[in-house]
Amino acid sequence: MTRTPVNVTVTGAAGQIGYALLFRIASGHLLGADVPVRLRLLEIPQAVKAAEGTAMELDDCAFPLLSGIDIFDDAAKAFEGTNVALLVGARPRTKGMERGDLLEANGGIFKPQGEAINAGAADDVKVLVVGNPANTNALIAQSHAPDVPAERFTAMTRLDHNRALAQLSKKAGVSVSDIKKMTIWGNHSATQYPDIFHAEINGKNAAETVNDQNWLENDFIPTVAKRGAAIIEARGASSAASAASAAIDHVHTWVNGTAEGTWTSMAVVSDGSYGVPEGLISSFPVTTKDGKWEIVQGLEIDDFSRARIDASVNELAEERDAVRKLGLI
Ligand SMILES: NC(=O)C1=CN([C@@H]2O[C@H](COP(=O)(O)OP(=O)(O)OC[C@H]3O[C@@H](n4cnc5c(N)ncnc54)[C@H](O)[C@@H]3O)[C@@H](O)[C@H]2O)C=CC1
Ligand SMILES: O=C([O-])CC(=O)C(=O)O
Repeated sequence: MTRTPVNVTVTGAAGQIGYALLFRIASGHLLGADVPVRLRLLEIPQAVKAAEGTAMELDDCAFPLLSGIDIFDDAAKAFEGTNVALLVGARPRTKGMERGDLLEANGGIFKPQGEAINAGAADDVKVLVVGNPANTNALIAQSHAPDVPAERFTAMTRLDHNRALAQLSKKAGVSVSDIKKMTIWGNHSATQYPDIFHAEINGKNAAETVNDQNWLENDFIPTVAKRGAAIIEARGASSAASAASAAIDHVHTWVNGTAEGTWTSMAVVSDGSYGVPEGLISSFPVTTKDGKWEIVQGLEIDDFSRARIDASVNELAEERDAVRKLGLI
């Protein structure tokens, strides 16, 4: 193997998403079957031992593409030279915690991580924030990395995108690969808007093909938007393998490009497209090529979609105002 390994930093490596994610990164699913990787795991001191256990298991898989694993409890070291940073570790909401407390606790994680990325990451670094509230955590990290282009900070709505594909494929009785141009707009939260008005099923408009407004409003949209809570209710723990799989998809698509004639959903920094205030990290339809993303332009947005996009974007603006008030951005 002659290629230089790509440095991939994963935070929250000992958590449940970390456990589902690391083995797929090491086996070549993140970047490609010919790209060697070097893992840099970041955990809090109390969880370093568990991360060491996972690293032992990674060794035991004898993955040909895995050229090394380093474990850190210091963000500055974990992000040194990193090319791909997966920010998974976050402070979960616990009983009695207000939204402001949650944002503040996460600010304490994502501010220093943004600073560490700014100080030490490789010039081509790409960042995916998975830890919730993902869009606003990404905004916090990005605002503390002034030397890194803002477009390198993204947040994950690919799980929502994949959930929408799965629900639509069941309704229409088609395979997920028959569906193109699905879009998630806004925040990774219950206000998100999964939009099938521009989606296509075997080349035909998806909303017209399904032709069921009651299903769209009262089944599809709430099922996708509240799927995270439904998984917690059923499993007793939040989505882990599906979240890890979506993180793999997000980075793989960003690096390797979207297929001709379709797009994906990523939460990226807004340039004002579709009336989303500049600077918010909001989910859009995007195409990717040569490691860069672009927001799909020119889609017609009717009143039904406009109201739903605005509601989710307003929530993002409120989160931004709250973290600004706390001095986190
Ligand atoms: N964007 C999305 O679609 C999804 C996001 N999530 C979010 O992903 C996050 C992780 O989920 P799980 O792995 O299930 O949680 P988990 O609680 O199993 O693991 C989180 C890990 O992060 C670590 N951690 C905490 N603070 C850290 C820090 N400052 N630096 C490094 N590591 C730190 C913890 O020690 C723990 O091992 C949660 O915030 C969850 O809500 C989960 C599913 C989907
Ligand atoms: O709600 C959670 O903590 C997990 C999550 O983001 C999801 O499954 O979409």
